[in-house]
Amino acid sequence: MSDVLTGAWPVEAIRAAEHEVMAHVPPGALMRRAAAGLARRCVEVLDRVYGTPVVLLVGKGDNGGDALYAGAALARRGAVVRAIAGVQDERVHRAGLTALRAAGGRLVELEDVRERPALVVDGLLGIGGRGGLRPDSARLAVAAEQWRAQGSVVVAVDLPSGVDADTGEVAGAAVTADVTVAFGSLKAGLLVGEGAVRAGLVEVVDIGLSFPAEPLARLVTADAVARWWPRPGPSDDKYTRGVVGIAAGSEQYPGAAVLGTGGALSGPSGYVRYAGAARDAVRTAHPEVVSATSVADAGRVQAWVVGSGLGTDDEAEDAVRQVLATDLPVLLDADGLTIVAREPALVREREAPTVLTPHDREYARLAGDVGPDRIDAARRAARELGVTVLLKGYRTVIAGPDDAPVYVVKAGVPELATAGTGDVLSGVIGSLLAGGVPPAEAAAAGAFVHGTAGRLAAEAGPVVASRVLDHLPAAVQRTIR
Ligand SMILES: NC(=O)C1=CN([C@@H]2O[C@H](COP(=O)(O)OP(=O)(O)OC[C@H]3O[C@@H](n4cnc5c(N)ncnc54)[C@H](O)[C@@H]3O)[C@@H](O)[C@H]2O)[C@@H](O)CC1
Ligand SMILES: Nc1ncnc2c1ncn2[C@@H]1O[C@H](COP(=O)(O)OP(=O)(O)O)[C@@H](O)[C@H]1O
Ligand SMILES: [K+]
Repeated sequence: MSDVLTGAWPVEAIRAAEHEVMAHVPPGALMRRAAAGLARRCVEVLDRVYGTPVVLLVGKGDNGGDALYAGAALARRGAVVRAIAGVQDERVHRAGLTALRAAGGRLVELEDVRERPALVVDGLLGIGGRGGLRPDSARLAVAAEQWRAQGSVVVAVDLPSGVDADTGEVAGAAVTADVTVAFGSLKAGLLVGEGAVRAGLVEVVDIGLSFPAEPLARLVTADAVARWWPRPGPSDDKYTRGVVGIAAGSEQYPGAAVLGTGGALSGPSGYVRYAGAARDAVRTAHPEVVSATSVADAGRVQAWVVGSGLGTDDEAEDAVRQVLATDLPVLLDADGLTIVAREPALVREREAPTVLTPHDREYARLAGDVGPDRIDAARRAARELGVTVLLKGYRTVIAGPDDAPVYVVKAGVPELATAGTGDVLSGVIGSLLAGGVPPAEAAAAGAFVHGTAGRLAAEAGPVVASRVLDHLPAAVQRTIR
């Protein structure tokens, strides 16, 4: 069984798991577990409960039922709880409404709420939602947005209403939450795309579900990275730890070479070689890197990183072709992706692991628009090209060419959106590949430490790529210790 705290299962699997448990517990028991976890979290976000105004936004399904039961628990502790129905006929969860009323709460109209609530509980839609919110619910999502802008805390029940649970797509109006309390397991829609932005802090309440099959996505943790990260043993030397070759940068863009080799120096390999026209800049910045002017002259390596700052002229294309013609793991980035987009057979015919690290615009050149379903986008390109795809962004998604769950990395911060940080990432992943780590795990581990370095850099001040590089050793240390 996979871990419900880090695995995200599709709605279909969650429904099946719920049915399995419901067959063995008294009616309503699962909802009571869910609502108890939700109420606990609501109490945590409030300074005090007694006398505090709370608004529940309640749809007609079980998601609304959870909100009503949690609201009843808050009302029993003295909160002033008002529920507003997001459906015209006020057909909300009967037993939940009875519980709320018994505790002193009331069902009211939006217009009746005079005092801004300290807490808004979003129980409009959960995993039963399809498409964007309908008008009656959408108007409550807008109200929640306005209260939030004035300082109310919004807690989403299971997932922010209007977010697609499996993809993270938001097709119309949706709630933005500060905290999402997910029941039973994560959902992919809480981890990627617009859903990740809407969800805020995500917490899983274990309601005893278990899953026979693999999840759709796995959240990458420091513990997983620590397990994957190679450590030197007594019989190792610099070669056995893996030699990584960096074919990046040019006279015009020496920075890509400096940042790429720098990233590689924080990886687990024992030796970093550089091949290209920026060797003087690399030598000055990193005396431990051994350099040559071309791929052909570089000497033996166990993995190559190729592409950033290379340009797309004949010389650059030669370097990419030579590297791809080897039977070694290769990471392709930036200009390398442009070259491969012109001739996909260059990667499709490879047998050794190939990792592509596109941002959205590079992805579009390779496989068309990313679209709202980023997991599907990464999977699609990985399958079509027979490679591992690392799709960059607020959340990094890594898909292999097989059916294995995708990895999602959320270690990063938006401050990483600055020129050259991708070059650092390519170097550290290349080093992991040279150290013998399989491609998806190398990409996931690299993205995790890179994201952590970005966060540390952001805590220290404005982020530029060389400062991400400066924080990379500390990021690795705190991840793998
Ligand atoms: N089934 C279970 O055992 C458990 C379910 N739980 C809760 O139940 C939720 C799922 O409940 P439901 O299956 O009742 O579904 P929801 O409560 O998510 O949705 C209910 C109804 O909303 C309507 N709807 C769909 N799309 C809409 C849209 N775009 N705009 C407006 N209305 C729309 C539909 O008529 C749908 O039947 C979970 O997310 C979770 O919160 C928890 O209580 C844990 C246990
Ligand atoms: N909004 C964001 N939030 C978090 N990380 C981001 C965001 N935007 C970009 N990043 C990260 O910053 C890095 C940028 O890489 P890339 O676009 O290749 O830059 P460059 O080509 O200039 O080196 C990637 O690791 C990406 O995941
Ligand atoms: K919800």
